[in-house]
Amino acid sequence: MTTLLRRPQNVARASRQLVEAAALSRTLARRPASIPRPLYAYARSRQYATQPEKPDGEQNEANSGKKVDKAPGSAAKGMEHLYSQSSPMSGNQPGGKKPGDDDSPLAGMSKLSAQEEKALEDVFALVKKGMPTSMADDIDKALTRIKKEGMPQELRETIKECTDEGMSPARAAKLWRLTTQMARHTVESEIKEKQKAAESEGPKQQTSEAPGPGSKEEGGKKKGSRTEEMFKGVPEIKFDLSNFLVSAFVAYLLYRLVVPTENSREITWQEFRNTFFDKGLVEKLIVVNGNRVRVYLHRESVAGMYPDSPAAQPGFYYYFSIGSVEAFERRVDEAQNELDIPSNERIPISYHEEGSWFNTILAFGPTLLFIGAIFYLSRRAAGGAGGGGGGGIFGMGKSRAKKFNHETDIKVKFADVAGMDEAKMEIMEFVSFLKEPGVYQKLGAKIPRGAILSGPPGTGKTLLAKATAGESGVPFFSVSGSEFVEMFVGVGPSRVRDLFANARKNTPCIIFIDEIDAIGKARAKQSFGGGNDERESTLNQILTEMDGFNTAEQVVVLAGTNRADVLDKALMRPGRFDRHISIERPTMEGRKQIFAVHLKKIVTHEDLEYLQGRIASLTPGFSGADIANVVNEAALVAARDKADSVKMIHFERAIERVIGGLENKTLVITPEEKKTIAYHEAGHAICGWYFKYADPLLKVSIIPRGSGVLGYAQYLPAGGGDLVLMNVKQMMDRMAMTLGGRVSEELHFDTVTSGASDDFNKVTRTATSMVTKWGMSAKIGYIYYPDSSESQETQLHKPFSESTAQAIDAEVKRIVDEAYIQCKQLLQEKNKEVILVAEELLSKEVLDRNDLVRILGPRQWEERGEFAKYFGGGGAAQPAGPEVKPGEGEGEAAPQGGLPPVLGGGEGPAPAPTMYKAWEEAGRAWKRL
Ligand SMILES: Nc1ncnc2c1ncn2[C@@H]1O[C@H](COP(=O)(O)OP(=O)(O)OP(=O)(O)O)[C@@H](O)[C@H]1O
Repeated sequence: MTTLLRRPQNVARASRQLVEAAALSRTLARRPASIPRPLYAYARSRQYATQPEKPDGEQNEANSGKKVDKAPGSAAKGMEHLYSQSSPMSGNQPGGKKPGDDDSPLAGMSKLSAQEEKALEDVFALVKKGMPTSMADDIDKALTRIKKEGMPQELRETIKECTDEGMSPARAAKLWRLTTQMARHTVESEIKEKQKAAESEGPKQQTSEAPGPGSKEEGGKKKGSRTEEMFKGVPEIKFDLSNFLVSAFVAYLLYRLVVPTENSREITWQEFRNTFFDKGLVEKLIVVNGNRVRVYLHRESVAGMYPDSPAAQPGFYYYFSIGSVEAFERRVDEAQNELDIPSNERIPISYHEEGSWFNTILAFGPTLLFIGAIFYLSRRAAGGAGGGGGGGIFGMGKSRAKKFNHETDIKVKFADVAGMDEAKMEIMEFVSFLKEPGVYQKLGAKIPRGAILSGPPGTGKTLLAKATAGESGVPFFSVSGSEFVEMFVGVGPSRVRDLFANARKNTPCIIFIDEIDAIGKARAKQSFGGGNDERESTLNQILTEMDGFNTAEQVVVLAGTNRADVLDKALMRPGRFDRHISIERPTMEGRKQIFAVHLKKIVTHEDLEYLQGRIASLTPGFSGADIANVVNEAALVAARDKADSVKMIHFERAIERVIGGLENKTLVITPEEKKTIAYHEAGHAICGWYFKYADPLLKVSIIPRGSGVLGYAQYLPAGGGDLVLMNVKQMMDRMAMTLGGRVSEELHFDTVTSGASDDFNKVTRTATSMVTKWGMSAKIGYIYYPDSSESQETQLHKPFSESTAQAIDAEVKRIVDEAYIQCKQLLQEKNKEVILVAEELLSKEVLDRNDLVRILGPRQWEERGEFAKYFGGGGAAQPAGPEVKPGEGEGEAAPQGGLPPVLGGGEGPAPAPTMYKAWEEAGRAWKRL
């Protein structure tokens, strides 16, 4: 014992075993008495021995302490009880005497001497230190029992060996094994006693509690009716095997995820040795792949000793890694020699070669994946072909058109499409054809196959197409031209085929192809490198499909585009898209109507008639989409102001925001820059105020907005309405007004800035158009020279000679110079007014028309049309009329040589309508610095 005490490691280990044994005793005590666990434990322990049981006599001999352990078939010293059914502490003693019968020691046991008792007490006292009292009690009980029943011969011998020869690891292990066993047996016998007592009391209770047959039946009936009641109203559950299997699999996966079961755990050699091997718990060892050893334990023995251990679960095993099989075998041999295990009872070791499942799956994975992919693709391809759509691999060839059901999805009616009355009239015909085909067919009329709706973005082409579907009450297939184009060859035509096949199945119906220019562009005469082949074959397919329609088939194809000019001629020929409906930006009246449609959706208490007129005149050039955006933006502005309805001011702010962008509050502008901006904008404002044909000014601001807009002046088109034609005087006044910013800078500062480049761009484009397109230069004459954007030929070759180019340049410069002189004269003359407006702008940042009337007095020229109606005339009484004589009006520079004397204003040949469009491009109502 003293040796043991001097070895702290051993003591710690021994005490742990004792603690575990003591803890076990408590756990066992809590178990139901009906499970005689130790009995099982011994039964399993028997399997450890590879030898048949010995007769009692021999057993006794072994237990008597004689040195017979080396004989084959006999148990190793100290391990006898593990290899035989009899345990030193079990009640199954050869003597047949039960423990506790009297004070005399049991067979194989002998009373302790005083010295031995002292030694044992020392060990037990040492173990009890630091233990909870309850556990310490169990240890005490074991000691008392040992004192009472005696000590097994084996234990005595071991203690003697320890005192005589000193402590060795094998002896220490044997010693604590024996002591823990004793502790365990003490508890076991207690359990047995309690079990017996419970059994003798049990039957009595059962008889008193058992109900009679009658009562049982009644109970059964009651139970039955209650169950029926419980299940009343519960829907009948149908058993579906496939569902059940899938659910079971998913449930199992979830279960494994939440409660991961562990069926193995790694341990070290030391743990293996101390915890299992030395205690005789090892059943067999399996060396797997020469590098890992699986340790299989006697499950019941483990359950008895470590009930909470996972090793007590069926199928559980420990494992440890080994460097080499030879070294492992040597260590096991040494360990077994130390424990004196005879060679024929040694732990069986077997050898297995195993391939891991994971490796197997990994090896076959790619092949399986490949086979699976081929199988899947062939199924898909077969499915596509079977479906008649020819979807092909991944359903690529399937059309992406969205089908809208006229009953549920399309709520748009012609009433929701404001303005564009002519377009609506045109398209009505399609509606009546779809609704009443008989009317046309009986007269032998062929209905147009389709119509192309062309116009700038947001003008309501899609809306009109939807309204057509909504009115005619037929399904509507909507697809974008770009959705036909894929990187794979053949997908486009295949999608076209699929779309038309679907449409034919759903006749009568409408197909709407938005942005048809994505596929319908004119086919190149000579294709460089064949890059457009796919697009062209898609177009060809559309042409074929549209041709292929039976005249009686009620499929109408509508297409939308912003670029009708680039479409292939074959698309536009009769029999295909035979109607061409052009939808332009709405006019003043159209804008009013569109505002009326969208104003219905928001809350406003303004006079609607006045509101619509005013905001419509504030938004020249706006498309339907812009108008919808303004109305929505106004509601957002009002919400931000926490207003209870949307007011005029909110609409004005919304319009400013849509046109100019967000106010840029973070942009840092120096006072000098601000002054320059103010004088620049004041220059524009003064020109707009004093030139007769310039656009009347509405607002001027020097608050930076959006990206790069430092200030702006807002005008409305002169005449108040929608400009259709412009004459030379209007153009000259506009150009002079556009140059007003730079001229004002020149007049009031030492130097000029880069801010006027956008003004120069507009002026130059207008002047160039006057010379090359509108026949407004006497030198160049009435000739039209297309620019490079108009035709491909002019991209490579100029349509005029070098000398004509020089003449054009000179004429453009002359016209711009004239506008400059006109502007400079006015601003020099109105220098005082420029300063007044600029200073007011610097202090207020924004000036509106009323401010200008206050500073400059009423405008000399009468405002006409919508402007006068909604913004107040503010002008001197001046007879209104389209006819304007050259040289009229203050501030107007007399046309100098080269300009035709009279153009526009009702006299002379009217410039082509393209003029207005070009002007819209060149001179928007918004001037940017
Ligand atoms: N005439 C109109 N009446 C009422 N709302 C309109 C009108 N025109 C356009 N809008 C509004 O503008 C929105 C956009 O219109 P739509 O999508 O029809 O334009 P689009 O001409 O097809 O444009 P894109 O050429 O860019 O495809 C519509 O949803 C609608 O709110």
